[in-house]
Amino acid sequence: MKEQILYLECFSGISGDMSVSALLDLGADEAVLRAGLESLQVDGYEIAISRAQKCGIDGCHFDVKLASEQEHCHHHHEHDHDHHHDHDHHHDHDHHHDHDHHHDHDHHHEHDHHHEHDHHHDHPHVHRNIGDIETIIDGSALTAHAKDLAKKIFGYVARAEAIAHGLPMEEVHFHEVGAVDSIVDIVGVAICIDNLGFDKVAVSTIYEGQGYVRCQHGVIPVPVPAVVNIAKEGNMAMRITDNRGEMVTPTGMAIAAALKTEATLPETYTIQKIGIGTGTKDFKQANILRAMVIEADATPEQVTVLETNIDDATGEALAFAMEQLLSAGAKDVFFIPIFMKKNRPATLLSVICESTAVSTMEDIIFTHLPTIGIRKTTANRTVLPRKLVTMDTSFGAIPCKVVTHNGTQTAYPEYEAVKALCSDKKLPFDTTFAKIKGELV
Ligand SMILES: O=C([S-])c1cc(C(=O)S)c[n+]([C@@H]2O[C@H](COP(=O)(O)O)[C@@H](O)[C@H]2O)c1
Ligand code: NI
Repeated sequence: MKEQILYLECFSGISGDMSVSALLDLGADEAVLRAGLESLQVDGYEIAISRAQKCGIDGCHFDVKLASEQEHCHHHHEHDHDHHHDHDHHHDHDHHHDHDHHHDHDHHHEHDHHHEHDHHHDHPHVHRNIGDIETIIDGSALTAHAKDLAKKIFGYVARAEAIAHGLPMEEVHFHEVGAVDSIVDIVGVAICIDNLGFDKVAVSTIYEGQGYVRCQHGVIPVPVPAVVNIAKEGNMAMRITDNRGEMVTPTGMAIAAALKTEATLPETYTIQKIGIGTGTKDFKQANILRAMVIEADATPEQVTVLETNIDDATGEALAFAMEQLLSAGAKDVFFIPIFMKKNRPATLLSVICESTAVSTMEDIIFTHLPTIGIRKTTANRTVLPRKLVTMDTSFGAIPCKVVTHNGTQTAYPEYEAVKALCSDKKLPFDTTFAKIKGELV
């Protein structure tokens, strides 16, 4: 099977809930998601999975409904102190944890809440640091891959918050990001990604709005500090639009940075599946995250070509050098007879290799041949997707190379397999090769 690449198209930003929604729409197993989340043994929330529309576009919507939001009026505090350190609130509740305390937050970053400066502490709110969160994840029934991924995403958030607030990472006590909805979103993404099983992940340029957003510390610029810190660490391409407000949340940017494995999209690809996750905001563009499963078509890639003209090597030395170059990983090695300066018959040696193999190849050439200089060029090449499969033929099982171009597959028997067959059974090579190839069509 061809490599499955997840492509996250973030043209309306990215957030935690949009990400889970898009992956569910792509076919992630809801039962696996629910079971994985339950195994975290974090309570106080319910999941609602529904369909929603943004600018008329239908998508999945994954929502974490907090019990606290249902039970209490949702006051919003704007703290006038650094509450990473300074928890001088009134505590009129049972502590769940040694640094638990009461207060409530605006987890959903709307800007039209009441802002109160005297703390009412409507409900308990657990402040967790990165260690607490890792303990929760490690104690769950998630697969090792899903656990690692969830911790990787949280790591991005923790480092970004630590830089933003000038604190050591362990001292970052997650408020908004440590709240239950963020744990559910981040772990939810990890479970869905693990469930869908991609080979690679490509992320588009991430579109962001501008202006300001209110968090519990005060009013901060968009992109918010945690978002730009993650974008810097993850080398994420961003583009600022004229939309007012936050299109990219720290959770969303951390998901994109942690998942991304590819710097670029394949130049040409076919789309296997599309998943649309809706956000909760309204911009002039549909507030959706589109996730696609794509397969690469022909892959343009770069190789290095090493060349040298040799007029004083023996045939044996040239042959030996070719063997050494091929066994060290050259993609191809070939000789062209040439006439050099002073009318000397000579040999042009060409070696095609990965850029990472250049010094090994040069070393082989300089060691085994009398040449004193090598030309190097970088060449673009287009390679059709191919895979090696063993196919049943009337001559038995034969390893074959299957190449795809414009959706059409062509199979070629492997030379070494046909050579061994013909030597063993005393068969004519040319007709046997053609017969096997004919059977593969
Ligand atoms: O609470 C804190 S410390 C906080 C810091 C920052 C920084 O960028 S620093 C941003 N925010 C805002 O919180 C909400 C929630 O984000 P999620 O990623 O959890 O969805 C969002 O508006 C952030 O900009 C909070
Ligand atoms: Ni607080």
